Amino acid sequence: MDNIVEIRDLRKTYAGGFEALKGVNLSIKKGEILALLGPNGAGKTTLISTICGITNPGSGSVLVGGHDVVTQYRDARRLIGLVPQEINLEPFSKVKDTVAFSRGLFGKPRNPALIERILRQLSLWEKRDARVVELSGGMKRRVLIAKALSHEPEVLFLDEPTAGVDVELRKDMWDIVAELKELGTTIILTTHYIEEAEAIADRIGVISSGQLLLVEEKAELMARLGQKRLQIDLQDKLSAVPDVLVEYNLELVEDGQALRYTYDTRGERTGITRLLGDLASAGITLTDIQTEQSSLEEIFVGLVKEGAA
Ligand SMILES: Nc1ncnc2c1ncn2[C@@H]1O[C@H](COP(=O)(O)OP(=O)(O)OP(=O)(O)O)[C@@H](O)[C@H]1O
Repeated sequence: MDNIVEIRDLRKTYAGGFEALKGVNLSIKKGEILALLGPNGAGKTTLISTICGITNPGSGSVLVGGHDVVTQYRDARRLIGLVPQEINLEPFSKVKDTVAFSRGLFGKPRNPALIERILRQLSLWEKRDARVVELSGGMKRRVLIAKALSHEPEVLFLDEPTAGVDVELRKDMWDIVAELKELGTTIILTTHYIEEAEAIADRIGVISSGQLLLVEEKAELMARLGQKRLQIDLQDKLSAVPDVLVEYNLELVEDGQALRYTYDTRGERTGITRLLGDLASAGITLTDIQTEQSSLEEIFVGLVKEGAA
């Protein structure tokens, strides 16, 4: 089986009547890094909590490693490591004991060599005898990851692993995630930082108002949905866009030395050939042209707007 998680028509309505998940379908492939990207309140935490068996689904099904998260909770949960959004550690426990204890909670036998490997991997070995209260915020987040890995899960969920952390620590987290993937762990992370999804994910799911708007390979998503910009460098400066070119909505940039044309790569026709012909007819000489892909950020904002409409 290539999919480690299978979610079918998952719905969740909270007690007050609020529908937080509106029929989510999602298959998560073994060994991939999937980023669930969405604005505040989109339903990301609800989705993760339901997969991890912390929140009950209203209807639909979630299988982890083929085990139903409701009826076969223990078997499913054994395969899952969860790094929660909030830091919820026992302040006066030693780092090593905290991590070893988590393993015990899953009924796994003691394994000091494994705990050492995890602590080393997360650069926590030097701090193994420190109490949690003595650690920096970044180290505490690493301890959360170490705890989540202590029972050797196959799939690791990170709920906003870099919310409120500084740029350096964010980069550290990305490195850790990349290393874990190398070791074969499947990783699902939620984020509202587009650059985070762009930097580390293999696939990106966009979630908004309880709906999964799409899930796609990062590269494909950018290629399929992206708008592109064509910059046309001019031999002679223009003071205004000539009237004959008005239909192209060109922008005059670089102090009149270049024209910028935005086109949709999804369109059947980009209009480029015609534009270049019309430029020549207007007597405009080009010195260079470049294209530029729009960022994931622009794609995302466009999608969420469409989803809300
Ligand atoms: N226990 C609850 N009872 C009622 N409504 C809830 C509960 N938990 C979450 N919600 C609502 O469900 C919606 C989705 O919340 P959720 O925490 O899943 O979003 P999120 O995408 O993780 O947001 P954020 O990025 O802010 O963490 C929100 O409107 C939230 O207010």
